[in-house]
Amino acid sequence: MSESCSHDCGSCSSNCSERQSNPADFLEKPHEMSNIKKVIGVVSGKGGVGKSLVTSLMSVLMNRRGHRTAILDADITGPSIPTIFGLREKATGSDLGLYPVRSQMGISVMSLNLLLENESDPVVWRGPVIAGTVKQFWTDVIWSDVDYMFVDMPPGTGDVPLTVFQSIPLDGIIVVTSPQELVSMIVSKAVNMARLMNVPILGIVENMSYVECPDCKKQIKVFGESHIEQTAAEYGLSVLGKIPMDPALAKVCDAGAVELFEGDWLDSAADKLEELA
Ligand SMILES: Nc1ncnc2c1ncn2[C@@H]1O[C@H](COP(=O)(O)OP(=O)(O)OP(=O)(O)O)[C@@H](O)[C@H]1O
Repeated sequence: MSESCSHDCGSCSSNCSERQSNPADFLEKPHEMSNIKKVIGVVSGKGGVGKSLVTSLMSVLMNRRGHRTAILDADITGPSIPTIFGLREKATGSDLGLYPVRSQMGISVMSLNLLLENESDPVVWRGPVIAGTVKQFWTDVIWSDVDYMFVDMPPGTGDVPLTVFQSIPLDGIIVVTSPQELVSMIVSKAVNMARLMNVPILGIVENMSYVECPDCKKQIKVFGESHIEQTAAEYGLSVLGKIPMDPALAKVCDAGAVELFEGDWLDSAADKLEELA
């Protein structure tokens, strides 16, 4: 046991004798007025590979298929979901709890940026405070009637993602990689973490996979040949989709209009999620 032990194993990654062994011991109950059917975590090995983009595209796709969809933005220090959806109003609350903000299509979103008075204020909080905020997004927000909730996970495998894994009952995770990453290492870390937490990996999405020539439609592999298929096969996982580097995609994200995106890159990922139900 560490000298600075707070006896809160849920916010600590140390593997000491005090640790409770069953991951289910740390699971938090959602708000009593919440009704959430499936919870999908979207993870990446590091920041900037497109985790928030994949979270957003998946929620839009599932919403287009008629499912009630929500996003819990657990990326507390880099909460980009409200910007991608063009959300300007702040979240509100009552004695009962907090209410998510609805996007134009009706996707429910909770993110720290929907609570901060000034979005550009930096979040200079320590790990346990950040992790506590994510827990509150699960326990204190009234998520009424959600078929699929997507959790934009904090990047990496540190204290905060660990707490999220332990406190929110995930039905599966999607791993987002990009071709320039050390894919095999990232995937093996994600696989080990998911196994430790008893959460199935639904598959891998490769972002920024290629650039499509606007004239001849040839796919140009900017970062060289991808090894995603071999890596996925090595771990018995499936590749759920490959997203190109697409200026139109960047444009709709920057304009807060991700709900207007066009592309079928993640259709098989959406099929897989429907199979879960
Ligand atoms: N395939 C793509 N084509 C064009 N732009 C992209 C693509 N993927 C991501 N981007 C852009 O790259 C930026 C980073 O993407 P995103 O916020 O999804 O990454 P992230 O992994 O969630 O990062 P962080 O962990 O730092 O929040 C965004 O501005 C997004 O619009």
